[in-house]
Amino acid sequence: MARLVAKAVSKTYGATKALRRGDLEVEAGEVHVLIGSNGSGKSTLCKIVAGSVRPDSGELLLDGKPVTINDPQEAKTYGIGIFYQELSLAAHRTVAENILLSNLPGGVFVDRKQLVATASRYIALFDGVTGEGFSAGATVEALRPDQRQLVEIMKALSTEAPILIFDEPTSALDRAQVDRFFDILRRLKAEGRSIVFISHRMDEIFALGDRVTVIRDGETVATKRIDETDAAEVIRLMVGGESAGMETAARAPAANKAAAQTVLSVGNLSGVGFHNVSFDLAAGEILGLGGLHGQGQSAVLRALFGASPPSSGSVSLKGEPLDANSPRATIKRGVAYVSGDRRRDGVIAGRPILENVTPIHALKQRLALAAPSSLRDRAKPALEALRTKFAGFGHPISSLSGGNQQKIVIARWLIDRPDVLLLDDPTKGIDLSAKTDLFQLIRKLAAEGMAIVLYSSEDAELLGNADRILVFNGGGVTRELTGADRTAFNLYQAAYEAA
Ligand SMILES: Nc1ncnc2c1ncn2[C@@H]1O[C@H](COP(=O)(O)OP(=O)(O)OP(=O)(O)O)[C@@H](O)[C@H]1O
Repeated sequence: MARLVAKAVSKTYGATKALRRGDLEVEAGEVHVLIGSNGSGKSTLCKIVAGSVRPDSGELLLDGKPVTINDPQEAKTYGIGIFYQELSLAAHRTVAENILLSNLPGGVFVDRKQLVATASRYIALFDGVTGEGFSAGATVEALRPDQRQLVEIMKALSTEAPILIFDEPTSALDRAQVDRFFDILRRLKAEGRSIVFISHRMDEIFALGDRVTVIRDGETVATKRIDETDAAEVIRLMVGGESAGMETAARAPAANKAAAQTVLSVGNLSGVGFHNVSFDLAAGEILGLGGLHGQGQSAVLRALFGASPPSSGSVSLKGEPLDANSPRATIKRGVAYVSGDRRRDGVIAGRPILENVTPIHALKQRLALAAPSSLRDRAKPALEALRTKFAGFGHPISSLSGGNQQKIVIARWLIDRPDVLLLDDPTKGIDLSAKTDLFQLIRKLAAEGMAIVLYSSEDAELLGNADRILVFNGGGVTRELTGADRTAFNLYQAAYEAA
């Protein structure tokens, strides 16, 4: 009998069906891999099992008995521990406190000696690979990203749960750290524990897994024994039948690309979260950045925009070095940046639409004071090109739908036309019709000669709009897909390859 069974679990958030039908069966003493493209529902399935998300429907069984798991604490009492993709550490606390924090009885006196002694058992598992400055007493905020990820792993291990779920636990780790972690997981498996594992590397999946469950579009499509399948079959299951449609939708490469002028030239660029990224971008070209979420794509775009300067490498814009040290400087040179994270990078909440659409124009034109009527006239064509729906320039931007807010954010960059448009997952959380309007405009801007870099976590958007796609994994580029190679199969295959 399977130790853990999830049967037809589903979860909807507003208009998004995060999980339509998640099925999963995990045995004692196995490593069970979950795989699926961006947004397919892997994390939601894990969160349902770990009690941090309540399913809308479906059933969970532990050793054959139906259970309801209301919260993470209850999951723990059922013997389920989880490592979350988004780290959940307390930055000001020590490594030891973070490892054991969630296991401590709330609010009672903590025996510090005992705490350190217990935490040290988990730290010792990674002896020799934790790196400089790592100790039970170090505060988490002083640690590097890989070291923080190790703390999160130790925290999950310290639950001693019979069922352990790891949602992308190795993204920041180096080879030696991954090897050690895998040795630990193999030992746990030999003890009869059940491990559920989401990874972004096909070689890791085949090195460690016993079985693999493939999720596509919120639905479990197959479970296979690792020794009875191969990477190509797993990728075909991820892609499903719709790949042909995506391929025919692929955009014809930009006309006269060979003759077009190189606008942006990036050489061996490295920084926090990405390394050795190189490409040339011509006028009129749409360059796609692809791969699984968070593999360095956004970090590269933010570096090019000057929001987090790179540590090494070169960037030149129209043949002149672009010293990308501040967004103000790059904006003046003709670079624009639009993020899908509107709350962080986009809207000025609570302020009127006019103020939201004109700040870049004001910066570029050095306008301290300008008549609102002239600003409105400047903004109108860009807003119209995007079919933006709004009642008046004086209304607060927060009165608009997400799609129309994003159109305002994009329009602000188009009043004074940039040479390079950096799009950082620009359609996150916006409706289909706004997406359609946006991509129509992007194609038109490219046809008029703008050079565009597009990161999208929706693979179909890349396959349908990019002339070329650089596929990222672990901060590096695994492959460049051009022409007829821009298929869903190749994109997924490259997304799971080591850079
Ligand atoms: N709390 C939430 N609110 C709204 N939408 C959500 C929420 N959590 C997930 N989603 C959406 O549900 C879908 C499935 O998300 P989920 O994180 O489970 O996918 P995933 O396969 O784990 O992909 P990834 O690892 O790339 O996040 C996505 O479209 C995601 O944007």
